[in-house]
Parts: sequence; C-alpha cells; structure tokens
Amino acid sequence: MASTLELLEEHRLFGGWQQRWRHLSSTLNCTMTFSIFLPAPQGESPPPVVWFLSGLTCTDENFTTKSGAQRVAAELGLVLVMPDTSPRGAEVPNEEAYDLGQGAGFYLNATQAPWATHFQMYDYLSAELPALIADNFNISDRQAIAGHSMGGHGAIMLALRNPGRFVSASALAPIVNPCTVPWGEKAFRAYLGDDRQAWLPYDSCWLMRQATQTLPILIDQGDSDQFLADQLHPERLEEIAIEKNWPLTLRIQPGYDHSYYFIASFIEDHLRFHATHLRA
Ligand SMILES: N[C@@H](CCC(=O)N[C@@H](CSC=O)C(=O)NCC(=O)O)C(=O)O
Repeated sequence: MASTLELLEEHRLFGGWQQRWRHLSSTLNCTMTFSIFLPAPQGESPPPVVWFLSGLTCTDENFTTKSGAQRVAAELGLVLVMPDTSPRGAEVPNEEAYDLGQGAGFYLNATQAPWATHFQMYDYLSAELPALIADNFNISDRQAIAGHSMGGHGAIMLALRNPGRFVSASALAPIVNPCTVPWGEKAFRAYLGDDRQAWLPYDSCWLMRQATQTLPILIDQGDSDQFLADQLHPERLEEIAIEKNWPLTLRIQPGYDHSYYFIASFIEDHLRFHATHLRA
C-alpha cells in the first residue's frame, strides 16, 4: 500500500505552520492522521525534530491544541511531530473502556486476536511514520522524543529499544513499569497474551536494566497526580538510573496533577532540554 499524504488542516502559528495530515498506513491497515508543527527556518540546515506521544484517550490534537508547545518550538527552531495513539476506524477493534482499544495502543505490536491486525504501533512509530515524515518534510535526522503518561511510556520505551535513534528522551507523568500496574497489565494481557515474558520488551524499567548505551532522560511528575500511586511509579526508573549511573533527572512538581495544565506548565523545559542535546 503506497502512502500518500492528504493535508487536512493548516494554520499559521508563531511564524511557522501547524498542519494535520491523513495517510493510509500499511503497518496499521487503516487510515491515520498525524499533526506536525513546522517552525520558520532558522538557517540552511534542516531543523531537528521532537516527537510527542500522547496518553490514553488522546488523538494527535490534544497536545496540538492544549500544550502551548509551538511558541517555544518556534523560538528554538524545532519541528514537532504528534502521532495518534492507536489505529483508528470502524474496522479497527475497540472497547468501551478508555484504557483498551482505540486511543489506547500502548505503542506496542499486538500478537493476540482481535488486536494484532491493526495494533502495530511500535512498528508504525519506529519505521513507517519516521520514513513518511523524512520523505515528505525537510527535517534533520537529529531527533528527540517526549510523551505524557501512556505516551511517556512510549517515548522512553522507544528510546531505550532503539539506541542512537534519539539524542534525548523526556516524559511527563510516564507509566515507567507497565508490567506491574493496572493500566499496563490490562493492556499487555489483551494485546500480548498471558505470558509475562512477552511483556518485558515494552517495560522501561526492564529495558533500562538491560541497556548498555545511555541517553539523557528528563521526567517531570506532579505530586498531586491522581494516577501517581497506582499507575506511574517514576521512582522505580530513577532507582535503576542511580544504580546504573544513567543521566536521568526526575523532578517532582508540588501541587500538579495529571492534566494538560501540568503539561503546559513544563513543556517549555522539555523542549529546551531537547534543544540543548539536539544542537550539541
Ligand atoms: N478518562 C479517564 C482518564 C483519561 C486521561 O486522563 N487521559 C490522559 C492521559 S492518561 C494516561 O495515558 C489524557 O491525556 N487525557 C486527554 C486530555 O486532553 O486531558 C478517566 O476518567 O479516568
């Protein structure tokens, strides 16, 4: 299936362009959308890229419309790519619950029926979408990745599984140990089956323990986050990082919850963190 891009929306924003595109994904066997922010050019070199993976219930539009990230991305000359969080469409299986099915792809390759035909988000994000973006936009191969909650899991997991692909990774309120928390256990059992060994390559704590090549990681976590105690456990990844002398910074932010108000408050720090590494 050849992938042609169809422009759905375009808006001038902070001197750059916010665009939304549709394409047929051969990996996911459905039509997908993604959003991209293209800053005004700052020189001859193609601009570096920050990917942002969103959380449960999100599309590419939650971050686009609620984070306010484009102002700083424009200043820093960063391209932002915002993929959707799962395959979509009437032909794609779904559940009524918000934490399984459409909007809850968990950035993995499902092996179980009825999910496996479409839920191949790991391959979509590690191969098909990066190639499509590289073929159609003037971008650098200097790239970083960030995400929120389920998307924070996706960002750190993708960075740990693909050494050298990203220069830095960051997350806001990420699920760092999905194998042991209710959101992750429910999704991994449905998508990957009962064998917990098959879950491990999607667990950032397990991946960091195995890793031999580091990259800088920044994590922000609100201490009033309603999901902190049951689902997130950022301290578990921090403990492994300390044991391994890994360059990871975990910042606990007093009073902040799990919402986009939290993301909007700290996304500037994340983009500046990535810009430092992307321009190094
Ligand atoms: N609706 C659910 C909670 C869903 C939720 O909070 N989603 C978060 C991400 S949670 C982890 O991945 C989110 O980003 N929502 C979109 C938004 O725009 O806020 C419930 O009621 O518990």
